[in-house]
Amino acid sequence: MLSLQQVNKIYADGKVALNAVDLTLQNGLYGLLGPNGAGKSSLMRTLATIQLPSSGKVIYQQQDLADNPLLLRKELGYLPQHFGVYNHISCHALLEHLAILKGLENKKQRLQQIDQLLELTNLSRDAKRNASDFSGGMLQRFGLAQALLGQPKVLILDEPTSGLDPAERLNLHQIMDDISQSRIVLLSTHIVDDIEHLCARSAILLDGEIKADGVTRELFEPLNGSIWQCPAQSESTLPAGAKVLSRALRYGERLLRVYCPFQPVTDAISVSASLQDRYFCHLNHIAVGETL
Ligand SMILES: Nc1ncnc2c1ncn2[C@@H]1O[C@H](COP(=O)(O)OP(=O)(O)OP(=O)(O)O)[C@@H](O)[C@H]1O
Repeated sequence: MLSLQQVNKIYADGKVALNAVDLTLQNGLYGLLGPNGAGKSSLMRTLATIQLPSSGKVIYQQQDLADNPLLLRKELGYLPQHFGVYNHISCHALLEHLAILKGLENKKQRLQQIDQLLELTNLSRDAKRNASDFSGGMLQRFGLAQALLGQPKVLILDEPTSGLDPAERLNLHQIMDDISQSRIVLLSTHIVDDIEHLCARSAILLDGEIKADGVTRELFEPLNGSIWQCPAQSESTLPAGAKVLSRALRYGERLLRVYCPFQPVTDAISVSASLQDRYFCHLNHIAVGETL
């Protein structure tokens, strides 16, 4: 079990990036959802012991990592949001170099593990190509492969799907699902779809604070019966109790997604609540269950 307890992170310029964060992670895929600047990378770097919290504790296997960061580091795989690869070195050679840095000393086992990871990430056929020539999707799969060297028990993946096309995103989803069975995997994203596809449990982070945390389905189920789809023209006639969560286009038609405990206008259609609705409630400062 890996947990953050009342963690604050205040940078040297006074920016409060994390505010009294409590979060507990167990085996399986856990999603961390938040907009740009919410504090996702700050939380992940703190969990990965790359930076110290300003106050509060990071606990792994009942031990405070401030006293013993190696306890986690030797069992950790980390995919940072931005990572670079050397020029003029093949994908295979680079993985081997990183494996040696990670302490995989036995050559036979090292090569065996690299072959398995190349297979898992669909990179076997490209192993001899320079990683610096890879497409964005291939680079992210390479990033996953390097994070998995040494068979870590904890994986921290900072926005692994950002910038990927839909096919590559689904490809990566499949791989992340495969690798999450017997380890803790924390995945950060601002893409609600990633969480809905992959994560049985998740948290919403906004302005450095955890706004919601738990079983993903249970985060949005309380909204069922209060989410409506309305034509955009009805916006000016919405009653005071209704709050617009989002304005979107669907096949060229302008639509509103509205939070309201009762039917707000006669042509409003009741729709099933989703994680995105819960996320938008927080972005619009609507307290879930609030009587408007
Ligand atoms: N080293 C730093 N010094 C000062 N401020 C920082 C530093 N790192 C991050 N911040 C600030 O802390 C806040 C949270 O940043 P962070 O990168 O953790 O958010 P994020 O959710 O990962 O954002 P994004 O999705 O855009 O990557 C931002 O306002 C950011 O500008």
